[in-house]
Amino acid sequence: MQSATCIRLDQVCRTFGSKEVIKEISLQVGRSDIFGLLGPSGSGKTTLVKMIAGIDEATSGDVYVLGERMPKLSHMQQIGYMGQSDALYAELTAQENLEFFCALYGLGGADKKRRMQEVMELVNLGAHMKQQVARYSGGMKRRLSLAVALLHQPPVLILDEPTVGIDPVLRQSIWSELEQLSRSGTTIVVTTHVMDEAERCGQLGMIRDGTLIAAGTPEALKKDTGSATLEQAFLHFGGAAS
Ligand SMILES: Nc1ncnc2c1ncn2[C@@H]1O[C@H](COP(=O)(O)OP(=O)(O)OP(=O)(O)O)[C@@H](O)[C@H]1O
Repeated sequence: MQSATCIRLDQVCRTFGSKEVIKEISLQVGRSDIFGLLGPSGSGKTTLVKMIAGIDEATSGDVYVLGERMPKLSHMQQIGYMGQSDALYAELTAQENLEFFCALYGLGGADKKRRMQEVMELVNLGAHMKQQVARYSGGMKRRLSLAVALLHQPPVLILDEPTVGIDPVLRQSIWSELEQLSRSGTTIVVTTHVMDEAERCGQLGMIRDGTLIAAGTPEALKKDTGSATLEQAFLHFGGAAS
């Protein structure tokens, strides 16, 4: 049985000045799916996920998340977003950053403390709660950003290259957690360049020059093109090496 739709894009276009960056993309993401967006640098992945997260608006076409047309301010509570640049307060400690986002999401009391500890353990930063973020390494900041996105347990998670700068061991444990979240009902959209991460997605959309060149399960995309790897399948559909 096909899962209910969580995210729907109908002929979405985004232009910057005269430059058409997203060209009539239509796609659907089922509830509790992990949907990966795969494409080379500059192909439009970030632009697309920002519109899904409601941070940017389509020039034309429609984006729906859980039945609501985006962007919609009151719907932001439903979405956890982790962008490529870390939206953290460097002068504050990790704990103070998390407390700020808890306040934003209306998390309080015992729940708040437990959840803050949980997400920090998850990204392996449990011992660095009281450290100032300015003293964090790049990879630690990425991990803290991921912790922030997970904090309020949103039904929809949008992650823009969440594992860049994160070591392979932690990358595996983050992916295991994403799979666990998906099993418990969270819908996840994740952008990646990394083929082994793309393999772990339930559904994949391949993007090149702002166009969705193929979509389907990793297995179907390989099978349909007679490819042994997703990289070969991507090239078959007309993608540049990612
Ligand atoms: N605010 C903007 N103004 C003008 N052009 C933009 C803007 N944002 C993105 N672009 C352009 O849109 C295109 C797609 O960019 P985008 O960041 O979405 O690609 P991407 O696939 O996420 O790349 P990467 O994998 O390197 O993050 C690029 O050519 C970029 O220069």
